[in-house]
Amino acid sequence: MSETARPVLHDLRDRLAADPDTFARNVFARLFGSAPTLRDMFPAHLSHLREAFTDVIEHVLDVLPGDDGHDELIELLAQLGRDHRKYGVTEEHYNVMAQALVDEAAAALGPRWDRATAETVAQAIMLTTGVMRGAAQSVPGPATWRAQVVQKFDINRERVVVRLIALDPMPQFRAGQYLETRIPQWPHAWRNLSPSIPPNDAGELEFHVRSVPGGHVSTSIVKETAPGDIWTFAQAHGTLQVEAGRSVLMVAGGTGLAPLRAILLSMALHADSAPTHLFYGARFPGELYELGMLRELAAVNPWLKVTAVVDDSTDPWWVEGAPDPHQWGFEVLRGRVGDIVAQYGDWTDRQVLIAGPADMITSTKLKLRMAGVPTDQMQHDPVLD
Ligand SMILES: NC(=O)C1=CN([C@@H]2O[C@H](COP(=O)(O)OP(=O)(O)OC[C@H]3O[C@@H](n4cnc5c(N)ncnc54)[C@H](O)[C@@H]3O)[C@@H](O)[C@H]2O)C=CC1
Repeated sequence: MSETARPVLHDLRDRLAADPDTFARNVFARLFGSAPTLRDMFPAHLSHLREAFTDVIEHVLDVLPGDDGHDELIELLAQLGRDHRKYGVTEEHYNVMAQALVDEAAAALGPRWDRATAETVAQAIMLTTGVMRGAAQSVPGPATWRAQVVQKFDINRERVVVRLIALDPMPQFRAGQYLETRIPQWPHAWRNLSPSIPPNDAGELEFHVRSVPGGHVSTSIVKETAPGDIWTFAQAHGTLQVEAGRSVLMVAGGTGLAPLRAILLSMALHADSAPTHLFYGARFPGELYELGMLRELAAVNPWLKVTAVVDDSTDPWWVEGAPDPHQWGFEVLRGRVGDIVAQYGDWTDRQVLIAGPADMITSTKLKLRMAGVPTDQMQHDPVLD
């Protein structure tokens, strides 16, 4: 961009940053004003979206006229373009959005808006939407694919297992990745769910879901999902994976076990998997619902060792009746899973994979770092909640 672009775009960035919500509200009002049918593509509540939207625009206005960070910006926009395929965004939608942005930028810049300013802003916006559009067009195959629920059963009152069979060809993804998922009860909401089994030719999928307090989608899955429901999937994300030939430490919290379980099942397909120690944490003994399955896996895969960890050693009344975890023959320790794992041994040469609640990931990382494990040896999915 030309030297004169920087002050214009940075001025716009500062005006936007002063009141991002109004900027976003106005852009969306312009967008829905010129193409009312677009409103149906968006969720009922737009506050999160407005926030994410202004974050991106601010970032573009910050980086684009500068000297650094262009490659990362292009990659970010390309990823956004690929992400937007699942909403059914078309060429025309990009044009309408670009016009709404230009018009709102004109309003925000007020008396500063002249021909040169308009050209600079339009160029920045065209570049942004152009990268998104180009990336979306370059992805082969359809934007979404479907699978049908064939079985659902309760693990306990707030956790379920859901099994599905793909109705469309399943795109390639790796064990340990998570999938953008939409359920029929919430047609505008996409959530990331980690399959608990590796992708396979039969198109089988399995998810372990806990109804998160205040989580509409997870609560609907636990309470309302039924065989016959059709779920829609879009892209696979996530970088959790095991590098062959190096010992592994896995730390799972609750249903965070799912992606690690999928990786363990795919490791079990190879005869020479590296020594792997899984720490499986739950709040109560009765919530260690996967120990039976892990017992079977460890019995035929001598490279796998499992340690169970519970916050409390006795079950509260609402968990009572669950099987005693000691029957599976694994050690069951008491404490926070991150604390226990860090005190347990020397993990400095291990590749470490962590999955579970956001706070558990953060605290486990911290404890392991304090125990000498380099951060770049630890993997986890983005900590979002
Ligand atoms: N790819 C991933 O990382 C995945 C993450 N999840 C997430 O895992 C979570 C599972 O929830 P639940 O089964 O209810 O787990 P939970 O609340 O029952 O906790 C399980 C374990 O995490 C530890 N933990 C919980 N909160 C902690 C904190 N603040 N600090 C330190 N340790 C803590 C507990 O001590 C226990 O060992 C959900 O938030 C879900 O979104 C689920 C699937 C995949």
